[in-house]
Amino acid sequence: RKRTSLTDIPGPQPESFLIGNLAELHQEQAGEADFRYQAEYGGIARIKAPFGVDMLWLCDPKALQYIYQTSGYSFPKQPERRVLSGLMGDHGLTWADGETHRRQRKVMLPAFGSPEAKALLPVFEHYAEQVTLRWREIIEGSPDRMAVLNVIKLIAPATLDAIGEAAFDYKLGCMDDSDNELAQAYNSLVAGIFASPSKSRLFWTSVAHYLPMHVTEWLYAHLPGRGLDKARQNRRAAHKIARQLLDLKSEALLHSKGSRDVMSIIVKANTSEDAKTKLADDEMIAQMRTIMLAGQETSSNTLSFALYELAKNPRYQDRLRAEIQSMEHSVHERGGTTFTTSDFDSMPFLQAFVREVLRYHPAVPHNYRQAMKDDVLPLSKPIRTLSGKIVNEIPIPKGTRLTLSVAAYNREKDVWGEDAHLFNPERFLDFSGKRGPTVGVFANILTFSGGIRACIGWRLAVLELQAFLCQLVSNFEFGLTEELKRLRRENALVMVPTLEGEPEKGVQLPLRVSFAARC
Ligand code: HEM
Repeated sequence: RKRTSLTDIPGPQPESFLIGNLAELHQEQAGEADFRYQAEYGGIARIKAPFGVDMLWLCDPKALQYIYQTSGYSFPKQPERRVLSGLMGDHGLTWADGETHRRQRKVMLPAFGSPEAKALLPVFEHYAEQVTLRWREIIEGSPDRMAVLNVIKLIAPATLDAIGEAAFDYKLGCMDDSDNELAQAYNSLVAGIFASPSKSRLFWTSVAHYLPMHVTEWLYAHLPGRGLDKARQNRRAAHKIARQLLDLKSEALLHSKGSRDVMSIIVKANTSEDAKTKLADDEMIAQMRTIMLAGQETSSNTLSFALYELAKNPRYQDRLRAEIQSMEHSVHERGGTTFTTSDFDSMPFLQAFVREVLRYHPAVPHNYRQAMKDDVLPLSKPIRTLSGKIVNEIPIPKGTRLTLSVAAYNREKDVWGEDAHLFNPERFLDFSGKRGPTVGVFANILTFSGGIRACIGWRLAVLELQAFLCQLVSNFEFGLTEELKRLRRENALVMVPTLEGEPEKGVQLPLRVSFAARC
C-alpha cells in the first residue's frame, strides 16, 4: 500500500499474483521480454514481483547513468541476488556491498589496470594456440577435413585454464584432463544451476528477500537439490585449490618472488593495507573463487556467440580474417611471431566486431538493484503515466526493487541507431561518438556494467576475446549447422547457448569448422 507512487507507471500485465512478471523475464530467451517492454513502454516500466509487489524495469540511459554512476552506493544489490552471488563466489566482490565492497575493491583494483592486463596477453595467446592445435587434430582426422564441433564445450576448459594462469599463475590443466576435479566443477556450471528455472524456483528465489540473508544462506548451504549440490561441489573444489594458491602466493611474496598474475598483485596490495582495511584469508579465497567464475563463464560464452555470428555472417567472417591475416604478414615482416596489443588496436574491424558482439550478446543480461532511500530517477525521454501526466522523472520510494536491463539498453535506438536490433559491426566503424549519457565502462556498452561496480576484469576480457578470435578466425572457417535453428540464448544469470528441447545437455553451440584459406 505504501508504494502508491509506482502504480501510475505503465507496464505489462503480470502472469499471476504469485509469480508476477518473473516467468517471462527469466524463462523466455534472454532479452525477449525486455525487447517487448522496450518497444511498448520505452525506457521504464512497472513490473510485478510475487504477491503483486511493484518493481521497476528500466533501460533508460539517463536513469541508468544515475543509478550506476551518479548515486554511489545508493542502489545496492538486492539481498536475494547477493545470496546467489555468495553461493557462487562466497563473500567476495560480487557479493559485497557498501563499505565492504569499497574496501575489497580497493585492494583488488591494482591488479586490473591497463599495463597489468597487457602483461597477461601471452597467456591468452598461449591458450588460444592450444585450442587451435586441438581443433587442427580433430579436423585433420575428419572426413572432408570438416568437423561439427560443440565449440563452447571446447572453449570453456581453455578459458578456465587461461584464467587460472592469468589470475593465479597456475596451470589448472582442465584442457588436458576433462576428468580433472576443477574442470568437472566448472563444467556447465551456471547453466547447470540457473538455466530453465521453474516457476516455483523463481518464486522462492524472489521471496527470499523477506528472510534475513543469513537464513537464506543457511538454506542454500543445506537444502537438497541438483543445482545446489553442483554449487556446493564447485565450492569444495575451488576452495581446495584457492587455499593452496593463497599459501603459495603469500610464501612467494615473503621471498620477494611475487609474479605478475592477478592474485600475486592482490596479495601484495593487501600487505600494504592496515589491519582495518586488509582482506582476511577467507575474503582472499572468496576473491579467487569470484574471479574464476566471473572471468570464465562470461568470456567463454561471449566468444562462442562471436563465432556463431561469424558463421551466420560470412561477409564479416571474410573481412575479419583478411584483416587478421594481413596483420600477421606485418608481424612476420617485423620479425615477430605474436600480436601485441597495439596490433589489435590497429585492426579496426576486429575492434568493431568485438564491440558489436559485446553489445548484441551481453553475457549478463540483467543487473538487480534496490533503492536505499526515497529517490528520484531522471529520464532521457518523458513518459505518459497511466493517469495521463507527462513526466521526465520518477520519484521512487525507499526499497523499490529495480531490474536494470543490460540487454535492452544495448538495443536502445536513440543510442545505437534505428538498426539497433541488427548485428552490424560496421556501426562501430563510422560511429560519431555521440550516444547520450555515459553509462557503460567500455564503448558505452552496458555489458560490463558501469560505475563503482563495473566489471573489474573488462580489460582482461577484451584482450582475451581479441587473442582467441585472432587465432581461431585466422586458422578456421566457421559455418552454421541445422541444430542452430534451435539455438536459445538461455538466461541462466549468465547468458548461455543451449538448444531448444535439449536442456539436459547443458551448453551447446555446434558449428561446422574447417581450415581457413590463407590470403
Ligand atoms: C566477456 C566477459 C565479461 C563480462 C561480460 C563481464 C560482465 C560483468 C558484469 C556485468 C559485472 C557486474 C555485475 C553486477 O554488478 O551485478 C561484472 C563484475 C565483475 N567481473 Fe566481470 N565480466 C567479464 C569478464 C570478467 C573477467 C575476465 C574477470 C576477472 C578476471 C571479471 C571479474 C569481475 C568481478 C570481480 C566483478 C565484480 C566487480 C564488483 O562488483 O565490483 N569479469 N562483470
